[in-house]
Amino acid sequence: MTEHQHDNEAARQAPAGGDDIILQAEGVTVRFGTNTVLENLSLDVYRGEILGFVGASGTGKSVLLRTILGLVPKASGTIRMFGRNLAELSDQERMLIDMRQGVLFQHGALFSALTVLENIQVPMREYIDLPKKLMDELALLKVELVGLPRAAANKYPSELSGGMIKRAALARALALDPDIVFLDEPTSGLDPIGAAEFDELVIKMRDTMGLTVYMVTHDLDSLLTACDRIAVLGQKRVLVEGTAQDMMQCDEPWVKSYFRGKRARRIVPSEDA
Ligand SMILES: Nc1ncnc2c1ncn2[C@@H]1O[C@H](COP(=O)(O)OP(=O)(O)OP(=O)(O)O)[C@@H](O)[C@H]1O
Repeated sequence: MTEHQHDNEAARQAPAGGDDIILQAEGVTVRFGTNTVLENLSLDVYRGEILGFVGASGTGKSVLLRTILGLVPKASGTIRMFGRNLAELSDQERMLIDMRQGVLFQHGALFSALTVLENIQVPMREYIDLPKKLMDELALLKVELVGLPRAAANKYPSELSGGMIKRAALARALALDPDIVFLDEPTSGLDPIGAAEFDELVIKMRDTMGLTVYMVTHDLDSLLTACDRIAVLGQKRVLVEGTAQDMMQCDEPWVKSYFRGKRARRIVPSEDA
């Protein structure tokens, strides 16, 4: 075993932060100048769950995601991934952690000049050195995994439908067989059928691969049908967290109007209606 493989193996076996917590944010504060966007925020994400992350526009969902990914600095607090404090990692250790997480950014964010296959290979090229033929085979497996036809592999993003772009972006997020994927508004722009199909795909990944999913979404259907737990961001922190049923019973004003307002009632008819 090479030193690199040994380190990789050590990172894979790193103990979770207790009780199978795969990601833990503790007392996180993020500021831009004098604007405090997140203050003393704490959140646990458990292995193998689909966590839906929701909140009013501008509350800081993207900022938290970017902070977790190390793209935005925090003023204070701790973020642990797989039990490791991200602030204490060497560059090499950080790279090994990064390899275990996949990201689907809002709007798919595929490279328009690359084919689907080449897009899926971007993380492979960044982190591992494989012969082209093997990379092609691995990327094709991912194409099939997300339910795209093999013929889509050589197409460019502009030749794909919105739903196919989301699937291709998910295939790229899964390129390195991550333990956790971060999905930023994955069903936005899809029609309800396309969105439901995407949710089913995510559920299948959780069930068959034990994938942990952190999904930022405004999609009530996704929150109520696909998510095991929901966390609501408000007042610069996680205001409420729990199951869909907990959300339906919660009397916090924003949560109440979101989950039991007019729009919600079209999806979940109230029992006494
Ligand atoms: N790079 C930045 N510099 C300064 N302020 C920023 C930066 N990024 C985000 N913000 C501010 O942080 C706040 C939260 O933004 P964020 O994009 O995280 O909200 P959001 O909850 O994801 O909203 P939406 O649901 O509309 O996507 C906003 O007030 C935004 O202006």
